[in-house]
Amino acid sequence: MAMITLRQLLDHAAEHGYAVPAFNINNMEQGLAVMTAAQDTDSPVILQASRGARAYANDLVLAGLIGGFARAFPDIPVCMHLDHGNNLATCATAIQNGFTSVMMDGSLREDGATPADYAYNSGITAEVVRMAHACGVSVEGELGVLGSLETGMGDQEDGHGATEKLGEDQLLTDPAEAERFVTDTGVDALAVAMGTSHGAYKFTRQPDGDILAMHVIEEIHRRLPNTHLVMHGSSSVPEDLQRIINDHGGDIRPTWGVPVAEIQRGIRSGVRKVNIDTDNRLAMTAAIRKTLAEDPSEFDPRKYLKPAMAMMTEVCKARFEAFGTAGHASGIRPLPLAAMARRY
Ligand SMILES: O=C(CO)COP(=O)(O)O
Ligand SMILES: O=C[C@H](O)COP(=O)(O)O
Ligand SMILES: [Zn+2]
Ligand SMILES: [Zn+2]
Repeated sequence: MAMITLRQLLDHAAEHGYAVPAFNINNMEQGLAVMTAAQDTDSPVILQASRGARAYANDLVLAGLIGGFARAFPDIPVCMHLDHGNNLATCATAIQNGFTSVMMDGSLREDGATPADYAYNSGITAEVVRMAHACGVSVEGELGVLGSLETGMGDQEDGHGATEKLGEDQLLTDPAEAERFVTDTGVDALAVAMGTSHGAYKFTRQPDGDILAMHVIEEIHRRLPNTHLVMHGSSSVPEDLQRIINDHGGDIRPTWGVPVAEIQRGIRSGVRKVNIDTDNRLAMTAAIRKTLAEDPSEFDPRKYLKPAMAMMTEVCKARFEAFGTAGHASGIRPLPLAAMARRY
């Protein structure tokens, strides 16, 4: 068993100058694809489940899967993280089900759609930090609202995100406020907003500094050199995957994601956790479409899920290599939650 907390993992990443991709999973195949990539590259992993994933897979089944991964891959430290928790109960039940890390996303109100004010966000996040740290579990908070600097709109693609038009003051995390937020809440990692959004449709062109504001991260890192920063909406939306999907009956409109080089720039400025879901969704869909198109008589799910896992594993391996995660699993000795509870 090698479950690890987010805090211990990101402390290690900071010490050695790398970042850890946090991959969303909803089922066994996505989990196995990540674990295989981690094994092949000697990388520690962050598996994260959204509220939607927990409802889809069933909390108990998910907990069983994670336990299975940890036993089947005993050399890989696994951090099990709640993505975008919306209230205290969501975070508490994740902890009950064996998560070693939770995100309390107080940038939005409990409905996951209405932008919240500073007092609400810092209040609820501090409350979750007190509860989670007592259990040894780590906490990620978020300041600033994810959304597009091109349109001012939050992302609703996955049913979570601001629904009203946002101003630049909301779409870009204020570095001075970030400093205050970390002091007020005691979070272990801070997600910041700088123009990324969830899903495949992030940018209508190759992003430059006007629509992907990496300088905001650099300024926050200058003020908070010891805080682990998190980039959400960080899929790169690879053109080759878009093409495979579209060549086999799919319909992905022209779109751009976050270039890996921009993420690497972030990693030089304190980014330690990089959230990726869409790229893996695209990889699995591309492989499934291609397999079924090439042999329409096929109906054994294993025949298309195996190539789907393989294509997802390739994406994960590429990110482990690009973010410098590769080679670090064997250098980490995960601490038990009780030891972490004393350390926060
Ligand atoms: O931020 C994410 C999950 O919290 C996922 O982002 P993508 O949609 O860019 O993969
Ligand atoms: O929140 C972002 C992730 O892409 C998870 O999406 P989801 O809520 O559809 O599971
Ligand atoms: Zn989301
Ligand atoms: Zn996110």
